[in-house]
Amino acid sequence: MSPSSSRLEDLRRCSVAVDLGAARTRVHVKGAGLLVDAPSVVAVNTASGALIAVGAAAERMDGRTPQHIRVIRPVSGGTVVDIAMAQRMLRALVGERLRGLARRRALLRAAATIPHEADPLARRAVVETLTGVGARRVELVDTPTAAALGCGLPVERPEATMILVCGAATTQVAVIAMGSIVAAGTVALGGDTVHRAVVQYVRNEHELLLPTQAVRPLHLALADGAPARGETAAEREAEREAEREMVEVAQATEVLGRDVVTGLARTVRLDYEAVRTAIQPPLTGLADTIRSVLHRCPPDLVADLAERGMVLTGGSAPLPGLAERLRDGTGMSVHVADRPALCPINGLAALLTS
Ligand SMILES: Nc1ncnc2c1ncn2[C@@H]1O[C@H](COP(=O)(O)OP(=O)(O)OP(=O)(O)O)[C@@H](O)[C@H]1O
Repeated sequence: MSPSSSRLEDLRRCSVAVDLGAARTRVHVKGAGLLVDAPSVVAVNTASGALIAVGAAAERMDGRTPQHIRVIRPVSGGTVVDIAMAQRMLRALVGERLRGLARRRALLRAAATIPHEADPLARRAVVETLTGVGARRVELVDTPTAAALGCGLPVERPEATMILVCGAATTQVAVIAMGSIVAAGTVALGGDTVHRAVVQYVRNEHELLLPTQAVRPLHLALADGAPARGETAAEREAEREAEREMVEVAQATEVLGRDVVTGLARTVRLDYEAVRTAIQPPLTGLADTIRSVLHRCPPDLVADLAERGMVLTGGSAPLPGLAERLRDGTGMSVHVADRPALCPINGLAALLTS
């Protein structure tokens, strides 16, 4: 839902904006900026219950811990699945600073993003998590609306805008017009699904087991080979040609894994094309969700969208081949937002000062 004027007033009174994601937690404090942008991960000692690490340090432990240490991700698919652990994580990441704020303002108000299709339990879980760390009141804003504001889309206009929030566990697709979500859909496909597809591809093609954590650096290494965002078929073909050349000269990178047969460490060279091939199967579901959202839109809005295309936000938006696949699958133009991972928190933060 778009923030009505009374909601806007409530949002303006908030001093903290929180985006609790499956992959990362982001906290923006009014007047101080982005205070936290860290993996949503905690490591605890299972014997004593003590918190051992949080954020990036805890994420590095994943897959490497002895039996008495458990690495926990308290948020899954945009939903807090372990409230107590999410509170401990937030306390460790920002607790001191939030407590300072709570002392200065008798009522600390927080705003948080929530997936558009979150059920009441999921909404309650976010509210409970934040009240547990000092918020007296919590305002929830749809993630697609926040993301659209965060990349500067004119959501209040009568023309339709399509926004995708490509997260770690899910991708949300929404059409927004006159400040409201007109049609939306969510697909259980995100960066993590795609990472698993790459691991599977390397296993099948190269008989090599990759640690999942090796996939993101691989995407980052190949990101420069991503096709530019041309609008016309000719532009796109020119870009693909340039891309093919880039792949040959520079866009390949080595990854280290364990040989399936010998069990020994071995490296394999992967290029942009290989990653693009690997991620095609899971992306089919995304194009289907976009089509089903379009089906539920009034024809006038679909005409707007054909003209304006869609904008990709969220951390997985720069995935190699994603924008291109969506262009080919829908015939619409596809733009990747600037700093796409930060769009939801930036949009939410903007509502606090609007
Ligand atoms: N440059 C990049 N290229 C490809 N994937 C990336 C890149 N940067 C981040 N990712 C992936 O983006 C995902 C994280 O995105 P984001 O921070 O938007 O997720 P989230 O908001 O925590 O997740 P969710 O919305 O599912 O709760 C991870 O799967 C991560 O590996």
